[in-house]
Amino acid sequence: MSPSPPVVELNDVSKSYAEGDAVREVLAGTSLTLHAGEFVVLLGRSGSGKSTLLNLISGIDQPSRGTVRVAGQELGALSEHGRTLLRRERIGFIFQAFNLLPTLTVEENILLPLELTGRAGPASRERVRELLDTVGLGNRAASFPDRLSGGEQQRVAVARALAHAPPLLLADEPTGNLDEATGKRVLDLLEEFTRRERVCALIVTHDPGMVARAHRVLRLEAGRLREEARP
Ligand SMILES: Nc1ncnc2c1ncn2[C@@H]1O[C@H](COP(=O)(O)OP(=O)(O)OP(=O)(O)O)[C@@H](O)[C@H]1O
Repeated sequence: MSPSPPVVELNDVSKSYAEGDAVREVLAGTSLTLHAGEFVVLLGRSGSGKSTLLNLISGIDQPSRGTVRVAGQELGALSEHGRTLLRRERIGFIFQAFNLLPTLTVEENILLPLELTGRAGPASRERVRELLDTVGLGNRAASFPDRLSGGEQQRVAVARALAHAPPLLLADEPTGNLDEATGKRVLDLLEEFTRRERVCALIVTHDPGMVARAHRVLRLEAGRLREEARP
């Protein structure tokens, strides 16, 4: 059996934006390989290109140069529709602002990625129930998101991001809106899922707890991505 490809491969990726007559290079020749089961933190000042990098990996945005592969698929070789499908099937997202759908119950929110990938059915409902128990919200399946606290909503968002068992999780400041204790609980869950399901997690954060527990710490600075040495 051939080994599975890296979950993410960036090869000499640059990204520039036109700024009037000038061109602003946000990423300059970035290469990166991420593997299954890695818990990776991405640091960088405001405007350093963190969201740009996540958008290139999820295929929402295209590089000016270089190639991006996710689960062995080169994104530039896919149509827009192909990239949308790959995003739906292979990537889970968590945002700072939770982004749950307010008109769906907690259970329906988590079921959504499974429905979108054509996997609704009894096994999916079982998976949703299991996920709800793991995030400690087994008794809130029928609640609407606005009845939950911020921490509870983010736990639902963690379950939703991982419902369809994607190999890659992208998270943008997932604990940014939470107090320290609640943020730690969300971090515990993220870590548990990453380990249990061998998900590769790439997390933009300033949370020192997350940095301390990461397997790898990447920093974006002046268009360059560098890996920080771990103690
Ligand atoms: N669509 C766009 N058109 C022009 N410039 C853009 C576009 N998207 C991002 N930029 C610029 O690229 C740079 C990097 O932005 P990006 O949002 O990736 O930074 P960030 O590190 O995520 O910042 P923050 O932490 O504040 O969210 C910024 O200078 C921004 O103005």
